[in-house]
Amino acid sequence: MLNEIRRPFQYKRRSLKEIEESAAGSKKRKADDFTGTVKKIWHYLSMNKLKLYLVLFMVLISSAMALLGPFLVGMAIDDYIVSGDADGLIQLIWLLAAVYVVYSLSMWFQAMWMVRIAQETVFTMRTQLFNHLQKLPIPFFDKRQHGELMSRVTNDMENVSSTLNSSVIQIVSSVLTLVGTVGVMLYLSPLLTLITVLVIPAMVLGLKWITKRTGRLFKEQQKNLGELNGYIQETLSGQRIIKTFSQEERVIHQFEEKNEKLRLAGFWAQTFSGFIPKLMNFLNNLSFAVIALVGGVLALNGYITIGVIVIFVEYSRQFTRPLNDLANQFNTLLSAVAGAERVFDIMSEDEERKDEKHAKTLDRLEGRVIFDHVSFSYEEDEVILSDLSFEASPGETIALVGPTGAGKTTIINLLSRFYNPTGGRVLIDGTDLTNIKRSSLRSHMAFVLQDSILFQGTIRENIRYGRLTASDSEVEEAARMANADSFIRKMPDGYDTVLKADGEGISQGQRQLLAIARAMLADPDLLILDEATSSIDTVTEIKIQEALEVLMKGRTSFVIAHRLNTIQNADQILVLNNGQLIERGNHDQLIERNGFYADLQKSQLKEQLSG
Ligand SMILES: Nc1ncnc2c1ncn2[C@@H]1O[C@H](COP(=O)(O)OP(=O)(O)OP(=O)(O)O)[C@@H](O)[C@H]1O
Repeated sequence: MLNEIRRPFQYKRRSLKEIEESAAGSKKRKADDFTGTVKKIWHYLSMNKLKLYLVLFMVLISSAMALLGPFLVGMAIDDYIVSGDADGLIQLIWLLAAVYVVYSLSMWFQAMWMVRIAQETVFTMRTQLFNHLQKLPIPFFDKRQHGELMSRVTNDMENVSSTLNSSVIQIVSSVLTLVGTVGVMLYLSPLLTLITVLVIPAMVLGLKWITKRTGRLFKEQQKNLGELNGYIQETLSGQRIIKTFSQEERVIHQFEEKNEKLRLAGFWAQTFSGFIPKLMNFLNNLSFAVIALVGGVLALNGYITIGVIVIFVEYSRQFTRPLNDLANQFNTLLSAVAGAERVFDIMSEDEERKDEKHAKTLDRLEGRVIFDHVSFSYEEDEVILSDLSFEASPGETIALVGPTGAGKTTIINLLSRFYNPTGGRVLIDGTDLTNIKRSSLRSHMAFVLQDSILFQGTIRENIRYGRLTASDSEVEEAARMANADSFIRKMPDGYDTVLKADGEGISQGQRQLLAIARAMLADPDLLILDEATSSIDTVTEIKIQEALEVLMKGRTSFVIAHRLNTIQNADQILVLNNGQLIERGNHDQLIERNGFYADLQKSQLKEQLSG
């Protein structure tokens, strides 16, 4: 193992072909329903219809002005320069200046308005997406990787935003410029037009050859960049583990491998895409030469004027730009639509089912919990809980014990109605959970979980999360009861100390105490405790135990217990194995029974003694 880790790192040089094949395999997701997604984007865009029409109008003006400029130059040559009409020429130059001023203004306005439309559109979409995420049921989040969801809310959204900012205008203006240019050229000289457009097939073929490669390579580059970023993030947050297991060298080697992949993909992507302007330049010059030659011959024979040749030369330049832009924008557009589709996918997910019509609000809970022949499975073909029945009287402490995967958390998931049982009923105070409003049910519950989640903000705000209307003195009282007051007061700013989102700066035990204070403030009728597994120093552990005892007093409490010495006073201990309730009773009864629980107890004792 160690040898493998220490093995000198060797770059795996990959050929261009390998990169292309790998990229083809990891094809960036194209939108499955392109038109449907575009329609949805349009729905959002059309909230700003008036501004959008204004933008399109400005694009129309700027495209018309771009066509008019060269046309006026041609006219100046034919009508005034050749005939020596200085006054006319000056007038025309003024006109030309006006054309370019209008052109610049319209460009400026369209860009400004479009940015505003794009930002407002994405703002609305982002708001709706976030609001929708808050209404989605827990199973949705359990099934998905959070990083991937994050990427949809941030990256995909950003992609849509930047495409709306630039591509919409570019695509419309490119099409208009193309159509306008060809129209005017045909009007002036069909033959020269034919010669000018001859360059198109060469351009299309050349671009196709290049973009086929660059498209794949850019995807590969993005993929490698994503992997590299993910790896960096992982290694930064896992520094402690890396150092304790002395894995630094292996991490560096793996990084180098990923970095090399990115370098190679980036190198080829940039090299190929660098061909595009060179090809365009070459074809432009070629077309210039052909127009000059054929135009010259036509002019000598009196078919066209010198001005027309100048117009054609200018137009032929204008002509290739929109083609090039269209080719480029099309790719961006495709990936933005695919991104938007991923966003809309989430938006079309069903929200947590609305409460049944007759569901009621409970003012106060007594705390009698009954699991009545409950069965449950997360996926169709597996059984997690089968025919589980038990009853908890008000104020009782129920400990759930069993090996990992036995179904302890699942029972809590059912009790808090994050999931519904597939068979049987869960009753609270005699009412089936499905007949109680979810918000009402959860407002009577508080959780103190293994991994107490802290939010970025002051300690005071974090405790107040339990009851937002609590006053400062109530917050402090709760902290006192939770044995948290003394450590909080020792922090640099006391209750106003700002905590980072990851809880950096306070210990695992202190986090637990804060979570207990939070629950204390919430003053719930039903309490769920998921006991911390990580080792906490003895002093803090005693503090936690004391605080929990105060918290649990008079409330029905469910404790997921990992260390059995903490649940000896529980009123009932439910021993689960493979989703079955195999033993129940209090500690003394179960020890006397000398069954599964007693064995667990013995093995933990042995562990403690040997540890
Ligand atoms: N969201 C889920 N989707 C599918 N299966 C799940 C899900 N959550 C848990 N399971 C499966 O259900 C079974 C019971 O899991 P549960 O989390 O209830 O066990 P547990 O007793 O709480 O275990 P632990 O002590 O490790 O927390 C396990 O086999 C687990 O793999």
